Amino acid sequence: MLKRYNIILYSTNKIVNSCRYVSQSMLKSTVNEKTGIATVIINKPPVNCISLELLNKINTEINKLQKDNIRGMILTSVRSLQKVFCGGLDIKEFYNPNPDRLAKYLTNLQDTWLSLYMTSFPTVSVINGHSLGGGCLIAMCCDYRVMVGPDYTIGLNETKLGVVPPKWFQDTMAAIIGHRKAEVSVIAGKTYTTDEALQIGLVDESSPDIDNAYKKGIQFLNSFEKISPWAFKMTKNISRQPISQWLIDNKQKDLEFVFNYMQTPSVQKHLGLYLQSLKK
Ligand SMILES: CCCCC/C=C\C/C=C\C/C=C/C(=O)SCCNC(=O)CCNC(=O)[C@H](O)C(C)(C)COP(=O)(O)OP(=O)(O)OC[C@H]1O[C@@H](n2cnc3c(N)ncnc32)[C@H](O)[C@@H]1OP(=O)(O)O
Repeated sequence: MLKRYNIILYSTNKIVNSCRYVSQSMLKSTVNEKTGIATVIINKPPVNCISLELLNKINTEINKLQKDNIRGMILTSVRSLQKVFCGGLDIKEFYNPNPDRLAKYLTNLQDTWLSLYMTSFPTVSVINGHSLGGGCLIAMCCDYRVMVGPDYTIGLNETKLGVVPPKWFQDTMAAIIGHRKAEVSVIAGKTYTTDEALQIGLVDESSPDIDNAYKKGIQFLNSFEKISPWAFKMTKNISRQPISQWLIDNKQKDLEFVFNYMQTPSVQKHLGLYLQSLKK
C-alpha cells in the first residue's frame, strides 16, 4: 500500500524538465525548473481587461500547465500597471457586440472558468491592484488569495453595470464567503477594500507590498510539498465538482440567457453609460 502511494507521488510530482518561458505579450508565463512553480502574469495595459484574445491565451496556458505536471501556479498582474490586477471583462466585448464574436466570447469564458476553477494543481492569485467583475472571478477561481493593500478594491460589481453575474460567478463567491454574504454582495454589486475583503474572507491574506504578497503565495504552494498531488486533485475535485457540474450540464441554457439579455436595448443603454462614466 505504501509502495503504491509512493509511486503515485513520484509520477505526478515530477518536476518539469526545463524552464519554459511563454510570452504571448498579453500573458507571460514562466515555470521555475527547480520548484515546478509557474508564474502567470497578465500584461494588457492599461487595466488588464479581458478581451476574447486574452481569454483564449489564459485558457490555452492553463491547459498547457495542466499537461506540464507543474507543482503550483501564481496568477498575478504585470507590475508596471501598478494599481490594477484585472479591470474585469472587457465591456467593449458586450457593447454593440458582433453576435458571432459575443457567442464565442461567452463560450470561451465558460471554458476558461472551468479550466481555472478545476486545475489539478494548487493555485494562488497575488492580487496586486483592483480586481473587479471578471477580475474578481479569476482571483476567486484560485485556491488562495493574497491581496496587496490597503487602497485596492475587489468585488463582483456586475449589477452596477446593469448586467447579471451568472450562477457560477455567484456560486464561486458563495463557496468562499458563504451564501448570505455573497448574495448581499452580488445584488448590490459591492466592492471591498483589501481590509474589508480580508475581514469577510474573500481574500486569505493581505500584504503591504507585492514582493511580500508573492512570498506568501509561494509559502502557500510549498505547504503542499508533503501532500500527494493525486490526493490534492481528487479532494479539490470533490469540493468543487457540484459548482462546475452545474455549468457543464447547463452550458447552452446559460449561454442563451446571457447572449439574449446582453443585446436588449435597456442593457445596452446601461453598458454605454457605464463605459462613458469610465472615460470621464
Ligand atoms: C454564458 C457565459 C456568461 C459569462 C458571463 C458574461 C456576462 C455576464 C455579465 C457580465 C459579466 C461582467 C463582468 C465584468 O467584469 S464587467 C467589468 C467590471 N469591471 C469594472 O467595472 C472596472 C471598470 N474599471 C475601473 O473601475 C477602472 O478602470 C480601474 C480598473 C479601477 C482602473 O482605474 P484607472 O483610473 O487606472 O483607469 P481608467 O478608469 O482611466 O481606465 C483606463 C481605460 O481603460 C478603460 N476600461 C477600464 N475598465 C474597463 C473594462 N472593464 N472594459 C473595457 N474598458 C475598460 C477605461 O474606459 C479607460 O479607457 P480610455 O479609452 O478612456 O483610456
